[in-house]
Amino acid sequence: MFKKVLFQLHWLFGISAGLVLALMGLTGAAYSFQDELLRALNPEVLRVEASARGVLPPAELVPRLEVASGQRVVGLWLEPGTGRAARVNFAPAPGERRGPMRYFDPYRAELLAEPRGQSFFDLMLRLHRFLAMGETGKQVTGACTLALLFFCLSGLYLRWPRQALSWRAWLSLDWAKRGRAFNWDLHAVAGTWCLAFYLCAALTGLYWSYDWYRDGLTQLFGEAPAGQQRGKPGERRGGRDEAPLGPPPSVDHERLWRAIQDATGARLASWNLRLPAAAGQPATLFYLLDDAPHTRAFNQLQLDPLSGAVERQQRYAEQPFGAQLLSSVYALHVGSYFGLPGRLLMMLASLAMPLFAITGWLLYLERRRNRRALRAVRGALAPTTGGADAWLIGFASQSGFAERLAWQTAGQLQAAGLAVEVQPLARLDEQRLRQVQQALFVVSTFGDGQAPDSARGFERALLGQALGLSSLRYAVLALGDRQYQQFCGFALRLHHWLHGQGAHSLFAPVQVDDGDDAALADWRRQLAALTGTAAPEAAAEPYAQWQLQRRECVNPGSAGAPTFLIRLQPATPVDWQAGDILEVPVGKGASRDYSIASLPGDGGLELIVRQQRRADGGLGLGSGRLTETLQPGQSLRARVRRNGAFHVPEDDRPLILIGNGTGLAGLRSLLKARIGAGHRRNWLLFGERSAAHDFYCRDELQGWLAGGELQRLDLAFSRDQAEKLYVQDRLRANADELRRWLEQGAALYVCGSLAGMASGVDRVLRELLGEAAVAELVDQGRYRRDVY
Ligand SMILES: Cc1cc2nc3c(=O)[nH]c(=O)nc-3n(C[C@H](O)[C@H](O)[C@H](O)COP(=O)(O)O)c2cc1C
Repeated sequence: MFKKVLFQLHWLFGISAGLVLALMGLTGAAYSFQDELLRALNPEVLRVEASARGVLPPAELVPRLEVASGQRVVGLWLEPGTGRAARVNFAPAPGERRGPMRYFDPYRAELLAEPRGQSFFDLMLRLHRFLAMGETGKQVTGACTLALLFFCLSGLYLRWPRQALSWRAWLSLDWAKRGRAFNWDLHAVAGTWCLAFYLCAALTGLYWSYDWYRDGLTQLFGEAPAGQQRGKPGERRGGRDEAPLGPPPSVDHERLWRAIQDATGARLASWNLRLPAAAGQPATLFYLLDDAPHTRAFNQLQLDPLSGAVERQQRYAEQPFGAQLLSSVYALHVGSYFGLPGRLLMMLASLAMPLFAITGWLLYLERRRNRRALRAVRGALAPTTGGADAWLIGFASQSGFAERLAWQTAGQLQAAGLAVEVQPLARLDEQRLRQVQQALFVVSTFGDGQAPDSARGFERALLGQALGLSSLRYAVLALGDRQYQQFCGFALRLHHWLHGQGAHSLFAPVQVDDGDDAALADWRRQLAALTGTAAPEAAAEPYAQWQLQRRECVNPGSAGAPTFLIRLQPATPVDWQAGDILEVPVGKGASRDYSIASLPGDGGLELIVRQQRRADGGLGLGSGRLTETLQPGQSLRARVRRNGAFHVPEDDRPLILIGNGTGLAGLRSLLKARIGAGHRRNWLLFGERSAAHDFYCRDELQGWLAGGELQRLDLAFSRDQAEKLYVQDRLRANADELRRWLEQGAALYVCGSLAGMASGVDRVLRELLGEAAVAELVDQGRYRRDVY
């Protein structure tokens, strides 16, 4: 519950404050190298020529600058020996908080022109601090800074990985990921990279946003030894010491300067003299010696402006650590506390701020789409009252997809006249599970193979327990993404646990990779078979024109019907994967499916088609066109259909391919894909009538065998010997080899006729390996069939 609330707040604040923070990040980054950039843009203005006499003392600078400007000088900032222009601050006009700042040549006391780009950086700073909107803007940026603190901490908690000790789980970003998974990675992993910088920027930024915060820090760490500037060097600290309280004070610059030199020694690297705003106030000098630990480690000196008597001196190095930190708030905020690398990293982290706003928004929009679709699905459903014989549909969803599919599933069952009850797993307990007779579980996987947040309690409470659920029949729709190591991890754990409790699995878990339509269609088909209804059709690719390029008979002289290797060319490029299907419409909503026998890179889509004859002797509708009536150069309508369940495995596990007749088509494309990927552990068992006439693609297959791309080729030509011999017989004869390959993790792919071949192969597999082992192969996705 806590996590849920935290998550809601994270995105709620995120989609609002995130945008302001993106702006603050960009403007902060733009401002952070202002000095260097201005100097690069204005070398003629901001570089001054040193004179042998050194920089002029304040006693000369102040009157000459006042004459040149007609304004009263209240502050000087010099970096002697650097060749850089110095800065002078003039008294603010009545009612203003700050007076103007000008650059000047400290060797000649000449005011310099305003550098190019200065107004841009001023704008960046105003946007960064208060959105250039005065007090209201300051309240907004302050609140957003608090929000940043919240994002850091809540984000850390929300993304806490299961392997909390693995730096990879925390920090490694998988550039190969796509879509939502990549957005999430960018948001969470890159967010972790930036976390320390954002925490630092937020904790220091609040110092300027809220008095209570500043006062709290001051109490905690003792008074800051040197006043903090709000950003720009040389500016006065707002609020406290702005408008003069009386007549302009008199200053004896010569005495003051001598006293300063006495007190600081000759190693002054940079100094900022602030003259009293009113009579009776001290002059203050912030200064760095040439061994300063960072550019803001100021020492402070307060002196009587007339006599030069030192009233107070604070050396940075002598302060306790807390007070040093407090006086380094600005340096910490911009990263310069850690030198140039710190500044650069802080700038990069600030630049990255919009990334989190954008990826956060994308993730939010996807959730919203899911929620909307969910509402639409739920709205279309009759009330789900449940009841003793109702189907329980339990779901676990992180971002709403599984939940939506659960309700869609409920709709499909309801349409078939079944009673349903939809519940999140979080609401299911031991007692409820024992009561249920039939259940469907629609669950996704999150994190690194974890249950979605809402179902973690369910997993903790139940998955370790022995319940005895032998009266439960169930099926699992597993949603996941193969980009993650533990594909459908939670769904499979749930399935194995249910199986272990004696529950009866209605069919193997349907695993959906990134919303794969083919797998979802498979789920609907399985449900349709379960309920005895037709599966609702999923939206499919539109049909396109395919031109017949070549047709070649692969079984001349055969006793069987002529069979052809057919090459089609699409009018516009079409992509497919090995194992996919070409669907050819044959009129009145009917179509014929053909396993694709080639890869897109082969220069055309190939099929192996046997010419069919109807009982009346006429040509089969689909095969007749493909094998006879369609002439080379002519086109027909067709479309590729994904057949995700028959794609090659992602890894290089060994593959056992079993098929007969035109079933070689699907196996051939799989083999080509494997060979193309450099995987050579392939074993083909192929059956037909006679070697002399029906050995399709003979040269190609024998070439692969000779080249080692096919490690075994077992052929079963049924009519070449007295006794009929089929692929399943070859399989039985090679039982030991089969077991060896399976022990090495091999997957079985069967393509061809269901009646003659696939059922025989299935029988032999059960006979050789046992029911349980075959069921496990199915569960693990290692026994796949494309049969007709
Ligand atoms: C951060 C994150 C982690 C994920 N981790 C896994 C995982 O370990 N294994 C997996 O199969 N899928 C993983 N997925 C993919 C989701 O399971 C998949 O997108 C699913 O469709 C989400 O369904 P839901 O919206 O119901 O949560 C992850 C997705 C995200 C965004």
